Amino acid sequence: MQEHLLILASGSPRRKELLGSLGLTFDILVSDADESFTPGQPPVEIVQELAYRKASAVANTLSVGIVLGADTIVVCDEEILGKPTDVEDAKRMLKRLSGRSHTVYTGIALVEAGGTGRTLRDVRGTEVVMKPLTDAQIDAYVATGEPMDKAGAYGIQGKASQFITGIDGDYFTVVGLPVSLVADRLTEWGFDVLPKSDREGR
Ligand SMILES: Cc1cn([C@H]2C[C@H](O)[C@@H](COP(=O)(O)OP(=O)(O)OP(=O)(O)O)O2)c(=O)[nH]c1=O
Repeated sequence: MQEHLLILASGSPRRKELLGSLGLTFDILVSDADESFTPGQPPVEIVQELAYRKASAVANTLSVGIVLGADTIVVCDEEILGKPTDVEDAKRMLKRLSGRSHTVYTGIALVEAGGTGRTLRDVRGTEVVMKPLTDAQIDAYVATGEPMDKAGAYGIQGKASQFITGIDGDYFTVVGLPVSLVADRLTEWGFDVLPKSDREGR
């Protein structure tokens, strides 16, 4: 039986699925944390800070449990692209990403509930190359609605997969949760991320 209660502080269906791949039992509580950040703050700090805010906002409502938060942003030529505000913003972001490489950063945070003060933050970055897109391709892609809840206005795992010509780093970081990093950190915090039968080679 899993010793610790794990809570995913995220409304993202991708994060739910990716965390689920570790075989752990967890609950989901969506945080209402403020996602604003200071202009000029380094991207690696922003994603860790936002992940921490999401996790701690949920942890503050609980007396026990370990809360995992995550945040993803796209950085292209030092411009930070979060989720598009509307269709025009999505088109602008895709024009920006067209025909070049950018970096996707996902920060993670673990916060123990109950006021123990135990916290952890970490981050991973992955470089992605997108082929040159025509205005017609951008319009058609945005019309699918897929970009609207995704940082940088695209989903590598979805219809935007046909636009991706290169990736350097962890694919899961792009989708929103660096699974191997989360697995390492949860192991350090006492979780069994592999079922016992797997570990014993049965
Ligand atoms: C670049 C990229 C991002 N994304 C997603 C991952 C994140 O869910 C989202 C970035 O927004 P986030 O603010 O990181 O997360 P969220 O609002 O979806 O969920 P929550 O804050 O409740 O945890 O973009 C993809 O699904 N595919 C991609 O290729």
